[in-house]
Amino acid sequence: LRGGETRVGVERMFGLMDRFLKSDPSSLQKDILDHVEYTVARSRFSFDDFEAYQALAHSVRDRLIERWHDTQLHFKKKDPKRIYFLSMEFLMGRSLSNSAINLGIRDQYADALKELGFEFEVLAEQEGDAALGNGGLARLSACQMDSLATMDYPAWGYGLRYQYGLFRQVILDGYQHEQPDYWLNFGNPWEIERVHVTYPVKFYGTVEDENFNGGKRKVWLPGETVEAVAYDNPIPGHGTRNTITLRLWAAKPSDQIDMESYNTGDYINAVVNRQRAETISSVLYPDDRSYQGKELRLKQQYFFVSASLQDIIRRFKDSHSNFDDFPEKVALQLNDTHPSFAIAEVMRVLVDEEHLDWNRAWDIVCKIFSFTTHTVLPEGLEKVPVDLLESLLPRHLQIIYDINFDYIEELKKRIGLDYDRLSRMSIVEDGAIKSIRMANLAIVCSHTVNGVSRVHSELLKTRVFKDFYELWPHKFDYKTNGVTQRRWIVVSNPSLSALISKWLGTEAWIRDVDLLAGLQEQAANADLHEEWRMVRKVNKMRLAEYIEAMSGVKVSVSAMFDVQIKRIHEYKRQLLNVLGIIHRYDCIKNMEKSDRTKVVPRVCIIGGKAAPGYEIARKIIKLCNAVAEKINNDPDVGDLLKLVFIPDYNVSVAELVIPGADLSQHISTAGHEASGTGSMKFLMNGCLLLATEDGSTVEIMEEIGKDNMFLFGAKMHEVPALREKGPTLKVPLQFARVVRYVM
Ligand SMILES: Nc1ccc(-c2nnc([C@@H]3O[C@H](CO)[C@@H](O)[C@H](O)[C@H]3O)[nH]2)cc1
Repeated sequence: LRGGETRVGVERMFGLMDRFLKSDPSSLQKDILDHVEYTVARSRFSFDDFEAYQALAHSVRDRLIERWHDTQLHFKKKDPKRIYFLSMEFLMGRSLSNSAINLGIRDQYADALKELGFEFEVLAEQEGDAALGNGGLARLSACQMDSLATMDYPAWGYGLRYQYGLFRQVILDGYQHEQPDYWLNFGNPWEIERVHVTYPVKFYGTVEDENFNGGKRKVWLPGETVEAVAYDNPIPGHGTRNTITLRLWAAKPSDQIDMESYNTGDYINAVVNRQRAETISSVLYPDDRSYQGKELRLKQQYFFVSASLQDIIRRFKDSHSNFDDFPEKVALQLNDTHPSFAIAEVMRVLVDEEHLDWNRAWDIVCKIFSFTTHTVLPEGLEKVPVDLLESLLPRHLQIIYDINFDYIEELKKRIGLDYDRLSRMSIVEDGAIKSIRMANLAIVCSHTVNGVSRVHSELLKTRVFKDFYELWPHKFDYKTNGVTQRRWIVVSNPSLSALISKWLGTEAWIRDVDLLAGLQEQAANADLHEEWRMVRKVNKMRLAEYIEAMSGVKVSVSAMFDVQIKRIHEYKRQLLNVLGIIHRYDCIKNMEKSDRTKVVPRVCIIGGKAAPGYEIARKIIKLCNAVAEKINNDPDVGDLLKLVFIPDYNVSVAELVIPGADLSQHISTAGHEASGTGSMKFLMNGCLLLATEDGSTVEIMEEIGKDNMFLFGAKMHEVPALREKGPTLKVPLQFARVVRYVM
């Protein structure tokens, strides 16, 4: 059931408030100044930009809270089927502009601030990024929350409130250095701590048999309890009052005092043990490929799953006396395998705590779970060592074994005693390290499995999950990644946003991105071209200023800005881009001066973080910076070619770079990018794409036409043979010389 009535149901109640605030800037000013005085506790006659930002943020948050309560009240009454999006990572970025725009009151606040002597955009830059994620998977989660809210879904997001998000990247002498992300040091006005929404999460311990109803049942005697505390982030939709919740869990020591330590006078140990609890939600794992089979990572996964499910089941039980309607009221979306313990946890709660019989619990589980996979390579699939699980979650391991036993028995009936295939499809992997295949668990227990592009979906069916597809073809589908135009045009490129609304004659595209196609009717309009060029120039000037501020390199805005910003990976081929830049440099150096007038001046911009343990990726960053040093200081080349490595790439840096890009590179080795979302952000900002036919680029190519993008490189089916043949390309001497120099 959609929340469409949200708009109608409460408009009357709070329409008055909105109208009052919108119509009367002085009321906003008063609201802001009250927050300066009573929230920020500064003199309303003397406060700086950051204090003004804090006051503004709290004022906007008040508006959010009004709608948020309406929404929760509305859905409590309607009791619709709720979609719960479980993700270990949310890359939210800044909230101020996004919230004010989605609330429809950004301009009113800007006017109110102007009279107080402040610029909205200046205050917006006072906010630090919420970087609780690594890259595409995490930013997809954030975009999905914006879209779920805007499309009036009764949805919830559940995740972890890491004390430290993705590390800050500092470049020293061309090398990446990581610093902790102290994102909470100056407070976070966008979250509400729910001190009364807490749940105990248990670990370790043993499982005993207990007599029950004339039979036996398993009882888990946990060894350690940690408290999960909810921090709620209101997520406003655009053009609707629907405001949903991103609930992030923080780990706190449980109230159970470690009496043993106190009794032995070991007070320090008691305190230290309490701090051990907080470690669970302290830091985001900075790897966006390798699965960290570390105990702490597993504790993080189970911690957020257990707290989320206790919350979800509590909410369900508030209005339902039994679990008959559970599948009709609850949908759980697994964002990759990271939340897959939810499957065993639901079984444990239903069987061990709610005393449903196994088959009934199993039937419920298979109806409520859906699984999104973001992985293209079998070796990238998450496996959990059994010995680790046996220690940390002994009861869950038993449940997974039981699930696997029933599943394999059923499978034998379907495919016979094909032991190779049975072994491949088992949830339990026997071998040097006995492990649980989390993707197999997710597929067996989910009623839908989706890839994140059509190409990715084909890889899943023919390679990654071939055995499962042949068994359950009906489960497999794909939902090609999308990005929200609220963030990636309206927030990040306001001048383009205004131009689109003017030439489309409506702002409806902000809720319905397909309406952008209407611009095609004006494609030949010279006036539109002129305005478009002006918008691009303004954005390039803003980017050029940032580049100079961050790197000291002066770049000409009349040069072509050629951008590659994404996590550093061998498969994303930043190295190929750099080698191309070296070649371009070499050609310029060796050409006649008279020929140089034909060279299109180009500023190459590369940005992205390398996982701390990914040595090659770190070297690629060093290479970028070394080549930049060489090129940018060669007067012979001048403005014909520049290379800039932008440090500490994050959502806010992307919001600045993307609108100023003329060309962007998405050149992954075909068959390696499950989808890719950067291309879409650049494209909707009018940037040309240089791309290989990989991931979502294939669908983009079909949508905009091959002639409107620069395609190159081996196709997916050609890559294995090329790999087999090995490097036939003789690296020209000048490459070796320069590369050796710069490394
Ligand atoms: N810890 C961890 C963290 C992250 C991942 C991970 N796996 N895939 C992805 C990216 O998801 C994006 C959103 O679907 C895709 O566009 C992109 O092609 C893909 O590479 N992220 C894996 C492990």
